[in-house]
Order: sequence, then C-alpha cells, then structure tokens
Amino acid sequence: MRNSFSSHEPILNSDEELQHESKKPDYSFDRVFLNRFFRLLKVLFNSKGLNKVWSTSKEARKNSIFWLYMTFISLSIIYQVVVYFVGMIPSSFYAILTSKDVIGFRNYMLPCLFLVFSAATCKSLLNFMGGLFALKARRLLTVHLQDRYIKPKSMYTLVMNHDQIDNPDQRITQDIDKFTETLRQIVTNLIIAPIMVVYYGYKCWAVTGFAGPLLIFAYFFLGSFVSKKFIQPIVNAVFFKELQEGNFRYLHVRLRQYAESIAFCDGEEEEKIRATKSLETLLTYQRTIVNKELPLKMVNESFSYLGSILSYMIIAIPIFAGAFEDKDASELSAIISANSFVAMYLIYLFSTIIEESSKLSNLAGYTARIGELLEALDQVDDEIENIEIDHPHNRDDNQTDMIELEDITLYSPRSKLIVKDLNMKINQGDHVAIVGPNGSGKTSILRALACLWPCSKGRVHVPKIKLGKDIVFFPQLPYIIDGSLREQILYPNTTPTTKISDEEIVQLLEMVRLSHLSGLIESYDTNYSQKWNTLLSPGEQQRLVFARAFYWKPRFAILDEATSAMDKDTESHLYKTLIDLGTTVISVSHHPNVIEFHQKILRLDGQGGYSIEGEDMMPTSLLAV
Ligand SMILES: Nc1ncnc2c1ncn2[C@@H]1O[C@H](COP(=O)(O)OP(=O)(O)OP(=O)(O)O)[C@@H](O)[C@H]1O
Repeated sequence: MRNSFSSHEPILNSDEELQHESKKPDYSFDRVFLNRFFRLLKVLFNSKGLNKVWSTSKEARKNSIFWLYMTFISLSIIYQVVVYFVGMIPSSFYAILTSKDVIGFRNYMLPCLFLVFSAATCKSLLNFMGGLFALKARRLLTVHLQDRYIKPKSMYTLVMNHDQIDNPDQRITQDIDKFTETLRQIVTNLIIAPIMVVYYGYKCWAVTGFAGPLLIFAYFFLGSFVSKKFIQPIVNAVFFKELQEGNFRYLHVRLRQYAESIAFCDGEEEEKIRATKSLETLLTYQRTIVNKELPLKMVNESFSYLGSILSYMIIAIPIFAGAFEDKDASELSAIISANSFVAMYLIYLFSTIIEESSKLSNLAGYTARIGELLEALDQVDDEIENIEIDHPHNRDDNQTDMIELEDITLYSPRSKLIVKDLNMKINQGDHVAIVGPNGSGKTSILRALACLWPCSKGRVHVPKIKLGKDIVFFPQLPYIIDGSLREQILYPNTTPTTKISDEEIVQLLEMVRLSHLSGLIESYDTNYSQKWNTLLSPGEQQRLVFARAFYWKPRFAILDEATSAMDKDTESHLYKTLIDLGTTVISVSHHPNVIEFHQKILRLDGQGGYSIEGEDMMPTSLLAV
C-alpha cells in the first residue's frame, strides 16, 4: 500500500535547493496576497456566514472577532488621546518653570500623575486585549480550516492527490499561530495610525501651514517606496523557510515513529546525516531572511532617525518666517516643545507604518501558506463534487444486503489500469478474497468500495452505511487512536451517547485473546495516547481492531491484510468468530489460511484482467472451520 509520505518534498541540499528555487512559485506582497489576506479576514469577521458582522447575538460574538476588535480599537484610540496629553506635559512644565509659578507647579502634579497612570493602564490593557485577539483569531481560523480539512474524503484527497501542498498539518498547527501573532503586532498600528495621521497632520498644519504636513507626507511615501523594494524578496523566503520547518519537523516525527526499525538497521548515522541536511536547508532560508532583513532594517532605522531632524526643520519654518516674533523666550520654548512633539509624533506614526513593513513580509509569507491550503481545499471540494456527479455510488436502502460492482473500470490516480469491466455481486454470506501479485490493485478495489477512488466507468452499489457500523474497514496498519481502551473499541463512535460497559470490554478482550491487556492498563478510561505502540505489538494491535468489529457487528467487513502480523491460530479464530457473528468478509490476502474462509476469489492479473473463482460454491458460513 502507498502511504501519505509521498506528499512531502524531498529533502534537498543547499545547492540542489537553489537550482530548485527557479522552478518554485513566486510569493510576494502583491494582489494575490491581498486577495488571500481579505479571505482570511472574512473568516475572522464572518466565520459562519453571519448576516451582519456587527450582530451582537451570542452566536455572532462567538464566531466573529468583530466586537473584540472594536473594543481593541476603541481602547487604542483612548490610549492615543492619553498619549497626546502625556506628550504635552513637557511643554506645560516649560511654561510653569520658566514663569517660576510654584502654585501652578503644585496643581499640575496631580493631573500629570493621573495621565501617566492612565497611559500605563491603557498600554497594559492593550497588550492584554492583543493577546485575546490573537487567541480568538487563532481559534476561528484553525476551526475553519479543520472543518474543511478533516471531513469525509477531503483529507485523503488532499494528502494523496495534491502534492503541491506540503505539510498541511504544519500550516494548520503553526502557520496560523504565527499569522495571528503577527497580525496582533501590526493590527493596532496599521488601523490607528491612519486616523492619528489625519489628526496630527491637521495639528501640524495649524502651526506650519501646508509645508509641514507636505514634507512629512513626502518623507513617508519615499520611505514606503524604498522599504517595499526590500520587503518583496523576504515574503518568498518566509514561505520557503516555513516549508522547510515543516519538512524538518516531519523528519523528526518519523525518527520517533520508526525509532525501533532504525535501531534494528543501525541506521542512526544515516538518519543523522539526513537530519543535518534538512536542518542546513532550513537554516539557509533562515539566513536568507536574516540577510535580507538587514538592508530593510537600515532603511527603516534611517527614516526613524531622520524623522527627529525633520520635526525641527518643520518647526523652524514658522519661526524663521517670523510667525512668533511677538513671543518671549519662555512662550517660544513651550511652543517649540509642543509643536515638535506634534511633528515628531506624526513622523513616528509614519515610521511605525514603514517599520511594520518588515512584519508585513512575515504576514504575507504566512498568508500565502494558509491561503494556498484553503484554495487547495476548494479544489478538493470541487473534485469530490464532480466525482459524485460523474461517478455516483449507489447507497440506497433498497440494496440492503448486497455489494455490487457493476461493469467497473478503475484506474489509479497516475492512470495505471487496475481492472477493466469488472462485474461482481457480493451477497450476505458470500465471503470474497481478493488476490493477485503485488501492485495488481487489490487495495485499489477496496478504495473504490470505500468511494475514495472514482471508477472511470460503471457503478459501485454499497449498502447505505449507518454510522460507520454497517461496513467496517480493517487496514493492514491498524489505526490505533490517541485515547483510552474504551474509546479504542468504540471508534469511530459517531454518536457520543454510545456506551460500552466494563463487562462488555472484558468479554471482547477475551474474544480477541487480549485479556492480559486488562492487567497492563490502569483503567479502561486511561488515555495511553502514543504509548499504545509500546503497550501492544503489531499483531496485538490488529487483534484490538477486531474487538471494534465484534462490538459493532457490521454487515460487511473489508479486510486488507488485516491479520498479516497474527499467528495462524489466532487468525483462524478471529475469522471464524467474525463470520459466526453474521458478518460478510471481503479480504485482501496472500495467506492460504485466510483464503480458505472465502467462498469466492477475485483474482487480479495486474494488467486490468481478472477472474472470479467459486461463483457457484456454498457460502463459507456453512463450512465448518
Ligand atoms: N495514491 C496513489 N496514487 C497513485 N497511484 C497509486 C496510489 N496508490 C496506489 N497506487 C498505484 O496503484 C497500483 C495498485 O496499488 P495497490 O495498493 O492497490 O496494490 P496491491 O495489489 O494492494 O499491492 P500489495 O499487494 O503490495 O499491497 C500500484 O501500481 C500503485 O503504484
């Protein structure tokens, strides 16, 4: 069987990486970024298609970030007002001190302390609200992507057929987190700054006329233009760095997963070389980002420092033009202090916007990764919908007791012919073995039965599946969930109310010859998470999956070499028990011991041809085993 590892990019060394680079798509700060970004914002502000984003209903407050965002923005505005008054404190002190006004000084202390305390409180609250904002944004985006990814057939189709989407898991678990964190850092500045720019621009104009704001605007546009040139290449590097992060992490997950196999093969040295190579590739991208951020930082810092000189140039205009001729020295110093604060703050706001650009490059990189996954999921939805229209699987209640393959022709996704014009009826009690050489397409026939692969011709009639209980699939590698023994047996438990008593568990463990498991675990409800792999051998894991089937008593069981790791005696015992429970089995196997439980044999030749043996034999349920 093929596994999902194929969807991951090969690990390249740095030279190969650079050659590879020219073929990669280009990610930058462009229209595609804006479209993807607005799509993500739509999820945040209107995640469940609410009629009005500003709705105050409980549901709207839960599924939209609108009100949290409004509170955040209101607080930011209050903070800016407080900052303005705090900024005016020095100029008031100049006036009081130069006029030696003791009473005025004493009276001014209290409002001064109040302002400072208010500024500190607002800033801390803003930080807190920012944390809440990032948290909620992460939840909304992750839930949205998970809902679209973890649903019937989507995950399988994306992982198997969309090789261009590397590490979807990393995009959901990490890239969203980084996206929301970066968004939180820039959101206040980018939203508040334009409002403040208008206000401080007006204030500046009142003192200096048009010259002041004009100079500052020209300075801002020059700064933005220059820094945009430096952002562009960073967006791309961020995207590919994240890709390599995913590959590196995946390599380590595999090391943990296959620790025993690697130890048996003495493969540690080889694995170390591969891990180091992957790390080197990742660090090459990280280094590229660090390198490219240097000139960007230099531009931004230069614009920040130049800003303070510019603020004095601006206030110099009315002074040299003789606008304050009638003022004495103390009045003039207060005016200079107040107005240079206004000009400086205006420049600071613009510099902040320019500085945020380095974060914008990260944001654009994460946006590309999340947006690309969403687009691939759109494509997957279309593919699934088209498959259902073009190649419908009949799941009608009239066909209750029969699976039928009606004149089907099946190809693999890489267009390899699996079987041509296959006709076969599987009635209740017709146990069918599918045999053939490796790669002949035995598992692929099961994929067609599970509706994972469409047939290019013909129809598959499958009895309507009720809560995953009428047909049970047993893969060769048993799927052991991250949960307790009770949950293992109930899986896939589509109704949370389904219960299983301790007595039933004991009975099922006896049936699958795993009674000793009760002594190994603390309780049937203890979550052993990843430890199941060390608690149970592969053969025991396969037996545990049979316990599920014995609990659900399905009408059909489809087994893909599901007893390959079991001893012969247990294998026979489990097959006999399953058949005695009234389940019809369809098995892929190479073992004569298994094949003898089946009435019909579907033999594939690997070239698209097939034969069916034993069509007229007695149902095997009647054979004594
Ligand atoms: N996801 C996939 N994408 C493209 N081709 C695939 C995919 N999965 C399987 N194939 C191809 O389909 C063919 C049949 O594969 P399948 O797994 O059905 O063989 P099999 O008879 O079950 O093999 P084995 O006995 O080794 O388990 C193989 O040539 C394989 O390369």
